[in-house]
Amino acid sequence: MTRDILAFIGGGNMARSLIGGLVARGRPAASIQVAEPQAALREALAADFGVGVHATASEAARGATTWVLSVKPQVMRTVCGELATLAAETRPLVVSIAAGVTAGQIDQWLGGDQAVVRTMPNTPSLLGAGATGLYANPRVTEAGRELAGSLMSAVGLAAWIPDEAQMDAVTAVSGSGPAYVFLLAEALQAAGVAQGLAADTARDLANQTLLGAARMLVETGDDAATLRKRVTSPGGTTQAAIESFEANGLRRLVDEAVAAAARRGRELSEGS
Ligand SMILES: NC(=O)C1=CN([C@@H]2O[C@H](COP(=O)(O)OP(=O)(O)OC[C@H]3O[C@@H](n4cnc5c(N)ncnc54)[C@H](OP(=O)(O)O)[C@@H]3O)[C@@H](O)[C@H]2O)C=CC1
Ligand SMILES: O=C(O)[C@@H]1CCC=N1
Repeated sequence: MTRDILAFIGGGNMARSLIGGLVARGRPAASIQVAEPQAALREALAADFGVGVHATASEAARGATTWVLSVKPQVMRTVCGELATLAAETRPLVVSIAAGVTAGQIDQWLGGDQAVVRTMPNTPSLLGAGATGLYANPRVTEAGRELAGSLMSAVGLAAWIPDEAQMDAVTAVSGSGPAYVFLLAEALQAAGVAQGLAADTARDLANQTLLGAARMLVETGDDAATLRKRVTSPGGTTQAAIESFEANGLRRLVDEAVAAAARRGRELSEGS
């Protein structure tokens, strides 16, 4: 087995974000192999990042010490079945990024006694601004934890989650979370246009506002409520908007949306 070869099984949206983030931060492209059945996606990964690409999982996994299982939850069982013989022979560190699928299910589908790290990254990993939760099963050694942790911390924040049951909450907050922010961006842009701004002006102002606010959240050390209050002049424009958000149940909407995502994560595990 060649040391330090990383195999991505599935070369879709999330794998692309991780691969792009890793290569941009100095991981040699030659140390990454990807299995992706769609020729167009496969060729784009090779062209954009210089990684090795294969049509089948076993071709990419052969010779790799770490496997990143990055297929949809619904096909994970089949893909693990294809890899079980190789897993028994080579005992790789198995890193799953799938929503809902448990470390125990992956271990079982790969034939048992496998070191499995269940993770939940997000697409800002592409820019080194990802947020990943990680849970390790008892077969993962300290070296395995370090390896998985360093893989994810190379592309952003990595947080170990002690109780696997909390991984559905991680998925619902940070795995899916970028989509909530993009939805807010869409709504803010549309609202700016409705108030008479040109579309590109509304887009630029909304996007830069989200960037600036996000940077304040992580760089000032002040909490979100404090930062919000500093924008909200008594009797001013922000107060009018915040009161409208509160009266229309924004907090309840967010709570229900995150609960729906967590519930879907649990269903994905039960349906596998
Ligand atoms: N997108 C996101 O923001 C995040 C996704 N995830 C998780 O990442 C995983 C992938 O999601 P995402 O990237 O969005 O999905 P995609 O559908 O974009 O990517 C999955 C890819 O795997 C391919 N594939 C299917 N079967 C195999 C196989 N046997 N061997 C190799 N590749 C195969 C699919 O091809 P085909 O389409 O032809 O089936 C597809 O191109 C999911 O489990 C998801 O829960 C986790 C965090 C965030
Ligand atoms: O939507 C999904 O199921 C995946 C998991 C988290 C983000 N995307």
